[in-house]
Amino acid sequence: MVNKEEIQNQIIQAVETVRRTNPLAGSITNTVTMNFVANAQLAVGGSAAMVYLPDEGEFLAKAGGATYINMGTLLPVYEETLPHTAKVLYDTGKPWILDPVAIGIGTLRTQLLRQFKDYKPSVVRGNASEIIALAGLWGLDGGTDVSNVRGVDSTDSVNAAKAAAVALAKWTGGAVAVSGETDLITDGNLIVFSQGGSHFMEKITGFGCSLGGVAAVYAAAASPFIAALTSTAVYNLAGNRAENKADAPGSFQVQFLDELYKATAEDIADNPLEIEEV
Ligand SMILES: Nc1ncnc2c1ncn2[C@@H]1O[C@H](COP(=O)(O)OP(=O)(O)O)[C@@H](O)[C@H]1O
Ligand SMILES: Cc1ncsc1CCOP(=O)(O)O
Ligand SMILES: [Mg+2]
Repeated sequence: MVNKEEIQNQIIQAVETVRRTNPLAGSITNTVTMNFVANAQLAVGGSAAMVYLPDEGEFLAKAGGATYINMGTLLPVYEETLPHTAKVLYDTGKPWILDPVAIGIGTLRTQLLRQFKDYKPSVVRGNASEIIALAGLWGLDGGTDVSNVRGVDSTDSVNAAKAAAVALAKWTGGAVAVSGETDLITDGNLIVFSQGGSHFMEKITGFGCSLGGVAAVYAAAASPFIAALTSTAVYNLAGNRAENKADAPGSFQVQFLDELYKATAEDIADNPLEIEEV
């Protein structure tokens, strides 16, 4: 039997531990949304640092409680930085979050994402099309050979990514978070649907990226599954609340950061979630 109350207690613990300990979650992330990622990490109580170079990725992997790797805007140096950092994370058993943004564009992205299969990210976070494409690239159930990602956007429903998400979680032994109007989080045994958020989140770039960065902050204080659940829940809660205070995307983003900062552990744990067994 799944104990929802136990999951909610663990979410409360994750939120409180992060606010008390201010864990460092370093990032190698894209240049489009880097600032938003850092601000969201700070708003929930984490500490942010962004780097590009191989030795600096290794430094943060070792110094931080968890690391965030986002494939959004690749630079030539990432051919060395990303596998090097992911290997250090795997070898040291440190949690890390992978956002396979724009999977399908270019050969370097494909090559790097293929390499990550063996370094088993603790949380894979992406929109539905990215999750389906990554499962395909790794030869897992529920995946497709060709990416349906349109640039960085999904063309698939969250439900269509269910089998891929479960297969990825079983492969990594961690968790997978699929974002969309309703989000899906799985550890390969349980599937949780998390409600909330706002349609404005599709109108500002970086909500997916910053969600991954916040998941890294929580992964420094909780299991991959609880980190994925907690980050998703606080995004859905803050998105709901911000929508009540804003009438357009620009002001929504400002309100959202404030609501991320203000959300209590109990309110985050009480955000609607439905649990099913795989
Ligand atoms: N239509 C929507 N309604 C409510 N929340 C949404 C909607 N679209 C996206 N979100 C939220 O926005 C965040 C980013 O999700 P998404 O847009 O799917 O990621 P990405 O930017 O990587 O494509 C998640 O917290 C998700 O719940
Ligand atoms: C627009 C864009 N292009 C490359 S990375 C990026 C940001 C994508 O951010 P998100 O997936 O969070 O909307
Ligand atoms: Mg994205």
